[in-house]
Amino acid sequence: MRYTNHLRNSIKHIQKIISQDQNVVNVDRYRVSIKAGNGGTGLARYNGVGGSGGNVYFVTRPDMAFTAFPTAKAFKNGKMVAKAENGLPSIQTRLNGEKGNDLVLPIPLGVEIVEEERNLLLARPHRVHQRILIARGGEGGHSGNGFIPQKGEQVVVTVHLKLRPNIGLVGFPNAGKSTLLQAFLPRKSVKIAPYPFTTLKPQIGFWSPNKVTPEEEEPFTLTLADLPGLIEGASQNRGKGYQFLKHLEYCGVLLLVIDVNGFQLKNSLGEPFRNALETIALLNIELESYDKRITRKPAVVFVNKLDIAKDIEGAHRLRDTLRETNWWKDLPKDLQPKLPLTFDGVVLASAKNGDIDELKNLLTRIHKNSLIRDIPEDLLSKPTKYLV
Ligand SMILES: Nc1nc2c(ncn2[C@@H]2O[C@H](COP(=O)(O)OP(=O)(O)OP(=O)(O)O)[C@@H](O)[C@H]2O)c(=O)[nH]1
Ligand SMILES: [Mg+2]
Repeated sequence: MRYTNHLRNSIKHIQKIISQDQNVVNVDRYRVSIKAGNGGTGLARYNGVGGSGGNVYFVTRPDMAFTAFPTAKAFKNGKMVAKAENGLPSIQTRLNGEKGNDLVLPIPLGVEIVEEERNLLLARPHRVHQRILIARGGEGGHSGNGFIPQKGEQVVVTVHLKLRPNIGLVGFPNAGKSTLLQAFLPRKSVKIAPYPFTTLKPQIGFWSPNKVTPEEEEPFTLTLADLPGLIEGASQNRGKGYQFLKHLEYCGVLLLVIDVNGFQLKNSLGEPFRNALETIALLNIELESYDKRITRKPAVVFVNKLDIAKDIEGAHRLRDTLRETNWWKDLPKDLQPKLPLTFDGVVLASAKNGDIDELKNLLTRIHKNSLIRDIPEDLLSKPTKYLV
């Protein structure tokens, strides 16, 4: 069995990130206002050159937790504002004005730095002690610019943490995602409640399958990420779940958790009732509108709450339908995904009853077949969209 370095590192990485918070990821982005130093004025009469302003850099630090980012000395009074020094002006006694000091902000490995205004990925540093120029200091005044100094660059960036779970749970609110996570982790306590939007922050669990025989291969651990529920129209900014989809960008397998009886946000006329198949199609649509590459990941459907299914035969028919590649074909046009997921498995069960052996076996099999694979090269290229 392949137990890749990437998998090993990704587990370590996630364990490190959440070590202070057990398994809830409370913060997954920081917004920082950055200003490089202005150049100093030149001195025309003596052809004096003003000092250039300091640059602002990010430098990756090994073993740094994401939550340590705002504790950098540069952030005075807890404000997320970072400024490099201005260059000094040229004066008669010192014609070459002194350069302003650079500012270096430590960041953890693997974060993504996005420029807010243009929604542009500036860097995704993976090497230790990597130095990234974020804002360039202004040139000092000199004869070439009429002795008028330049201003330092200013930029607002968001530093994003993106989880790299092996398995990412995605579903409508109240479908039983957290109940499923709990079923994998009987010794932990996961918050579960009979109303939508119970989970507000991503949470991670680590699960290791039991060995069947002692001589079985190397043991492995899979990380599962439970994310806040998505609702219809999430990509048009409805609900909060959409902003957490970034955590699926690097996940290995999508695990769609569906209520077998369907979903309705409220018992109001405005909110349509959606049956189980429709909820799957709607999740597919939200995923593809976030980032179409996500739809190429291996996916599994967990049709939950079988213990209270109103139509058991219908649930079995749903499973058969989902096993076909064109499972979406009988849906109304507006519910048909443009980039339909294909499912590596469909499981009908009840998370509440801890009835998840079939799912565990399926995920183990997918893992052993190395479908939970390294991040494909093209996913390392620029993502199509950021949510800042
Ligand atoms: N009968 C039954 N109830 C279930 C099952 N799984 C979950 N539930 C119930 O469904 C409700 C919602 O479960 P959660 O696990 O909180 O759902 P969630 O998908 O995490 O919801 P959000 O965090 O709001 O997105 C709770 O009352 C659970 O007890 C199941 O298999 N059978
Ligand atoms: Mg939940």
